[in-house]
Amino acid sequence: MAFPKKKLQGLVAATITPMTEDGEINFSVIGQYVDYLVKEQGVKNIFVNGTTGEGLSLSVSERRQVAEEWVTKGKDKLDQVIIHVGALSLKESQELAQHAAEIGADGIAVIAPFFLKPWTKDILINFLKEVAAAAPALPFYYYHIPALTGVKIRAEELLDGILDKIPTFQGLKFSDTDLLDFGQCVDQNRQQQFAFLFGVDEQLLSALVMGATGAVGSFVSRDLSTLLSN
Ligand SMILES: CC(=O)N[C@@H]([C@@H](O)[C@H](O)[C@H](O)CO)[C@@H](O)CC(=O)C(=O)O
Repeated sequence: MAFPKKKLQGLVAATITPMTEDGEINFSVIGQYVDYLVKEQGVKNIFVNGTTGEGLSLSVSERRQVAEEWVTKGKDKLDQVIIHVGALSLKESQELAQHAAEIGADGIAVIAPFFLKPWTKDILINFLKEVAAAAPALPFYYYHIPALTGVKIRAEELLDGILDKIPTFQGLKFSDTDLLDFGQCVDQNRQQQFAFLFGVDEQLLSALVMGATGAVGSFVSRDLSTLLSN
């Protein structure tokens, strides 16, 4: 996929990972899932292996297979497939990023490492930079979700000068209720054309007022999709 490409905007569905009753991934329904999103809900962008998809509870091998299946089944139907490749291990994260590029995904997203946590912006940026560098042709999104990672570095602080460190940076997936931080991210980066994707469904309307360019959510519907495409 060539970079830069079309900006990611509007409604992005955070997909669940379908499982069988015995705890295996149910690959057989992913094709139907794509059709359901596109035809029934009017959604053509997806976010795979994120929180809703329980990516961090899957093995690396499972994450690779899930990503591949969504890209394959979404071909010529979906506009963009973004793969969450965050992991505690930098090497695993890089492997997943590289894999996302190889299978033709449209972008990657990464959360902050959440066990031994980065305690400064520079440490976090250095981690993200190393992952982004493993897929230099893919748009990169930072997935800010402090309630789950415990990494409280404000997104606004992180974005300051980010393109100097991560040239493929394309936007922010902001899953936090701190609307002041979100508003400052939007306000202070107006020149950059970043995607500002809001991730707390309950506060989406407020975030749209503040300049969100789209949303990544577990709740999707045709009405929401229409609202966000206007
Ligand atoms: C923590 C979480 O799962 N957040 C959801 C929301 O859609 C969330 O389910 C919703 O706001 C309900 O609380 C999305 O932001 C999920 C998401 O983007 C993801 O799966 O990565």
